[in-house]
Amino acid sequence: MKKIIIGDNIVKSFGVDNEKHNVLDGVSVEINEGEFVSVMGPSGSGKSTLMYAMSGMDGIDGGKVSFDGRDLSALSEKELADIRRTKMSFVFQQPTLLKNLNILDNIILPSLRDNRKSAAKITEKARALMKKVGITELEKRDITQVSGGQLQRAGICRALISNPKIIFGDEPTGALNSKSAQEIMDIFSEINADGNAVMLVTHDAKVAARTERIMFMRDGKIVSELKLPKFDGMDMDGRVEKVTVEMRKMGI
Ligand SMILES: Nc1ncnc2c1ncn2[C@@H]1O[C@H](COP(=O)(O)OP(=O)(O)OP(=O)(O)O)[C@@H](O)[C@H]1O
Repeated sequence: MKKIIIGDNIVKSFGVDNEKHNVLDGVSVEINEGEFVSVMGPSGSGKSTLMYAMSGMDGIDGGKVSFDGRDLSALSEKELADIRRTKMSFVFQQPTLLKNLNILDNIILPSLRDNRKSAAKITEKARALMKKVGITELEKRDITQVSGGQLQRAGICRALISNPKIIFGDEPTGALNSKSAQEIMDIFSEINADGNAVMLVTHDAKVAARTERIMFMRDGKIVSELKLPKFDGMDMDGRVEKVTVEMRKMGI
């Protein structure tokens, strides 16, 4: 299976001199193309830091991260920016959309900077994505005139418009009620079924249970891993139970 990301013995520390401590303490992790993974662990265990290290958003202090066969530390800022723009996307707990633009313009804005594509093509793709996630009728709305779940759908459209190989989600359902959260997870499942890898950081067993591999972190290390079959809509309760048992074992 081809790997989209290989993180080898990643070390990341914060602080200065003798106050320094390793937030990532030699983490090795691989993600296959098209895989759907999640990361769980107590607050402060290093989940978000791992995601930012693996995406090259943040530099690392030791080890190596390869993305799509290229060592991220060997790339220039421009090469890194190109990879971030074309091969990976992020979805955050609160989508960072601009207040003075409507939903459609927010979705297409990042791609308009890529002058290899025409504005008409980008708009067409945005409309197809909005249809897919069920927000077609909201394209002219201001971002203050939609619900949190609808806003997150718009954030996902914006993330998908560049057709990335991997989508990183940092608590993408964290601000939503459980019904909206499961609807957003349906969208992530669809994205994954289309062939995109997805890596989510979550505290929610129901979110993690939708993924096929859950990595549990503690004190800057991956201490355990749970594998599940790809989610096919069946046995959600059994999957959540498996995740919950593992969380209990890990003391989460
Ligand atoms: N820029 C930074 N400067 C200093 N310390 C940081 C920085 N970013 C993260 N940390 C520290 O690194 C540790 C891990 O943070 P991280 O955000 O990765 O944890 P997390 O597992 O995602 O937590 P949460 O579940 O609360 O979001 C924490 O102790 C945090 O305070």
